[in-house]
Amino acid sequence: MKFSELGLSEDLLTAIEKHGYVEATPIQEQTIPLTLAGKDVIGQAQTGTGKTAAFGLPILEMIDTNSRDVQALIVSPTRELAIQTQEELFKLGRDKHVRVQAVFGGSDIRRQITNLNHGANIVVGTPGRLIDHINRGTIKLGNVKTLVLDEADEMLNMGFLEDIESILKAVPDKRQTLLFSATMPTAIKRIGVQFMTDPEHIQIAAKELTTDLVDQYYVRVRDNEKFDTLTRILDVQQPELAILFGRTKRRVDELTRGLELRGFKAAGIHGDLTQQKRSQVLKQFKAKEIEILVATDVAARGLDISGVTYVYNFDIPQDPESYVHRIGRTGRAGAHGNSVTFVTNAEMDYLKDIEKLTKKRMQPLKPPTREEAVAGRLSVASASVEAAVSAVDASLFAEAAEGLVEKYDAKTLAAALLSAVANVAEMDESFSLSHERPLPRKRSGFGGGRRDGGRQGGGNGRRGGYRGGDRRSGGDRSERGSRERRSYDRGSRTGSGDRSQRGQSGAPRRSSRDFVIRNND
Ligand SMILES: Nc1ncnc2c1ncn2[C@@H]1O[C@H](COP(=O)(O)OP(=O)(O)OP(=O)(O)O)[C@@H](O)[C@H]1O
Repeated sequence: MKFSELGLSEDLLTAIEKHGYVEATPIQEQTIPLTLAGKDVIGQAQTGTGKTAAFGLPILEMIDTNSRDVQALIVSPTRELAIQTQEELFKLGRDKHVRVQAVFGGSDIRRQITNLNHGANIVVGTPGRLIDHINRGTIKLGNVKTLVLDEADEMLNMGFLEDIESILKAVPDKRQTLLFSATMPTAIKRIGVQFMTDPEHIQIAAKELTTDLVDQYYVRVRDNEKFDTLTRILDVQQPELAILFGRTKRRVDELTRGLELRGFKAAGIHGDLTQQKRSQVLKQFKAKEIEILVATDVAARGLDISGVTYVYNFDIPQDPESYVHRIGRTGRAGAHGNSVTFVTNAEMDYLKDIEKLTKKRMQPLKPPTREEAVAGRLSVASASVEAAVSAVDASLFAEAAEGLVEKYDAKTLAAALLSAVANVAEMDESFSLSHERPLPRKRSGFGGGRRDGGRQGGGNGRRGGYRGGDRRSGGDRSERGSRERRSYDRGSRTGSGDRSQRGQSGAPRRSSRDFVIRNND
């Protein structure tokens, strides 16, 4: 459906056109008219299908830019997502001159106060910093007409619920409330509707919870072999841009170090880093200056980074919902992606839980041999040598090159060059990870054999207890996952690589009809 059929004004349609959006996605098609009609809406659709614009566009449409009041408040679980949402809404609202302000922890609150004093029509914030502003009286929410909980099931989780209730006290009871997420466990939805008035629940029909644009693999390995298996898989699959999830901040730091030791361009992001460092790492990753972003669940939800082709769950998440969001960092806006989840025997039941939720079987992936990894590394080395040949200014090296050619034959020279570029020796750099406490065993214990996808626990499968997130006083809880997260695997097939351009096995990937983007050069 065209955006022009959704009741949006010319200003917005112009901005949408500039943004390169041609067709509305199903979630946008079905929720925008309801939101414009003032309805409370629960919007649920697969990751990467445009939920931000689904709630953002009608909000922008309803903003009265003659007023300096905050008329809409969007609550995000992480700083990066708050920033990303603010940027998207700023761009979409540019032609209407809507003022959108992000408030989040780890950044200068005085600058945020100054911007708020200039008048913000929409505020996007993380709970901690929003509460800070509310307590200081530096944000006035008395005229908020629309409240959005983005990644709503996360925002209503035990870790955030208390903050959300504080924020709700600062906004009018008479308001429109929107909840959006790719996952919406029943118990969480039950909490959400308490804050809503006759909400419409729009769930975009999909046979699986995860996007079908991601080929999902798992690799079974012993805990002490995980890192070696990971680096061999990376050498074989040669991801252009990959996100690697670890269970704790320490694990993220160690994985980053180990990957660098073995010649990969990696950088880590988690809640103990300064906001400046987090922004810098994300910027490097988006600019492809690093190829592997190593992250805790702080990067699991919402982040929209184009070109991510692989997501690796080095440690499988304790909650199946987190798995849906993590792998949803790839396979976005109609692009294809791959995910690989590491599983040890003791944690196979967690994999079953995930498959039960997603209604999709992961494909087994065989851990590559060292020879396969070397071959993968050499193919990358050959490609970079060929790229260098076509880019080199030979005159600069003529004399030295002649000297070498006189001494050695071409084959020896090429072999030496490949050896230097591939640096095969660093593949075996010894490195060991600290032991992390394993996930608690499930009731059924490891059953081995066929996976029947038995999901543990009640309807929504949520385990009790706070699921993590380091709460800082006055700051924002910008990270879940400071608690244990776990992982496991096995295999019969090696996933194909990016750089090697080997085709994905099976039928060519259908490009999603949901996304028709015209290149606005
Ligand atoms: N109608 C559209 N046409 C083309 N691209 C779109 C459209 N709507 C959104 N996109 C693009 O699709 C990508 C995913 O959008 P967005 O991040 O809002 O997805 P999401 O559903 O919120 O994902 P997640 O569940 O991971 O938060 C973004 O790059 C966005 O610019």
